[in-house]
Amino acid sequence: MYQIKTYNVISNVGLAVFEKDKYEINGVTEPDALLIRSQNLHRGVLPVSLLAIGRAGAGVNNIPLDKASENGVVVFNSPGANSNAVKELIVAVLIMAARPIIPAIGWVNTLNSGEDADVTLQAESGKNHFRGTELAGKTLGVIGLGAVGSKVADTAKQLGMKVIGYDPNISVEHAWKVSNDIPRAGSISEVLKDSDYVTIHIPYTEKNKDLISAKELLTMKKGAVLLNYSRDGIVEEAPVLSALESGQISQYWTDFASDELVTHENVMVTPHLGGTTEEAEDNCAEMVANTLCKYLETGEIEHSVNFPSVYMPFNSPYRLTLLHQNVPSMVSKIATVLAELNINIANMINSSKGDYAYTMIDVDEMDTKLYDEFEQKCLDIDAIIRVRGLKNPQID
Ligand SMILES: NC(=O)c1ccc[n+]([C@@H]2O[C@H](COP(=O)([O-])OP(=O)(O)OC[C@H]3O[C@@H](n4cnc5c(N)ncnc54)[C@H](O)[C@@H]3O)[C@@H](O)[C@H]2O)c1
Ligand SMILES: O=C(O)[C@H](O)COP(=O)(O)O
Repeated sequence: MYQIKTYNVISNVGLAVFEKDKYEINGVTEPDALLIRSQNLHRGVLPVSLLAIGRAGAGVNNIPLDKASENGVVVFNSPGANSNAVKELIVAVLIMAARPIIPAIGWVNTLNSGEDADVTLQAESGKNHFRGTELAGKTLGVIGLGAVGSKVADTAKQLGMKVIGYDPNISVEHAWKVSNDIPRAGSISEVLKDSDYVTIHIPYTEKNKDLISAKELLTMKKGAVLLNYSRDGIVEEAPVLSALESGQISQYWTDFASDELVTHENVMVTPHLGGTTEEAEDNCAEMVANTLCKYLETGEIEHSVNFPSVYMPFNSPYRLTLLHQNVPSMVSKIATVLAELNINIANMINSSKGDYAYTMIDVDEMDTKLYDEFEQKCLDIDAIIRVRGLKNPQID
């Protein structure tokens, strides 16, 4: 039985992917895989037994990726699976930023509804205090045109907004999705200077830390509205609060609470709600549970953030998989071990991603003693991190 340990609230649709005769969820044995959402794994140690981590969601800054890679732990996320949920929340936020809906409802709730009070008349007479503006014709700057940003950009265009996007590393997949009549800026400042609203949809990385800080805020159009539904840490809080005080920006909407932000009248904080819809939770958990099962059972890798995607039909009775550093001569070193042990290769694939690589070899003959020898000889090679042997469940 494979052992899966979950953290956070994982949708039942995702958990149902794990067949009961093959998987135990949250048992007492050390886990083969973790299935998590925003659980901070930087704090603990990764169990020695761990083969994989599935992040039901997009952001992986809660996972120690370097440590995982060094230990041969493959990390998966669920790209795009919650992007529609975030897009819809951004549309709601843009409308709420333009129209004072929340304070207006709050005010109506305070109206006196005693016997002689005419609440209808009071409400009508006060509405002018809650005049808003329209989004149509205003400019939205979108920083990051990935799964979320590309959807936000297109929807804002449909709402009649002028949209300008910035993403120097946009993927081919998302470039196709962004309408041709959305201009692409050459720099962040180009987006900031003309936008009435700016929304950020990028991952938290060392490079993106404090991406929006005092200098960038000064570049923004006076009185603009800033949205951060990506991650805390991408927008530096203290300069945002100063920019709100000076009127340089008029509102800051974010999904990430902090002591400083929650008490400010022009900061609106939602409790990390971007991906919290029934549909998104189901989509994310189902996608990542499927990729975890595929990796554990067949060795194939899809949607990993630290190892390459590798697919090879599993037609032989046995499969050997090797996670290793992306350095020269690995394939020939592995082939030498196979030759020394007189193991014939039925099929083989090797692929790399950044500093790491993956080799899968299908073989027709294998037994426990031979596998143990193969594993030991391979682990004696410096750059090899992890070796697994899999039996094809379709072949007796
Ligand atoms: N609030 C939420 O609940 C919620 C939900 C989903 C995603 N997120 C956050 O939003 C981020 C984006 O999600 P996604 O699904 O669109 O991811 P994605 O990987 O599909 O897209 C991210 C895009 O950002 C671009 N990018 C990276 N750095 C950039 C920079 N400095 N300037 C401009 N573009 C840059 C990349 O090239 C990529 O195209 C996630 O990493 C996560 O942190 C938050
Ligand atoms: O990166 C993500 O997918 C979002 O921030 C959602 O995080 P959550 O799964 O903890 O809600």
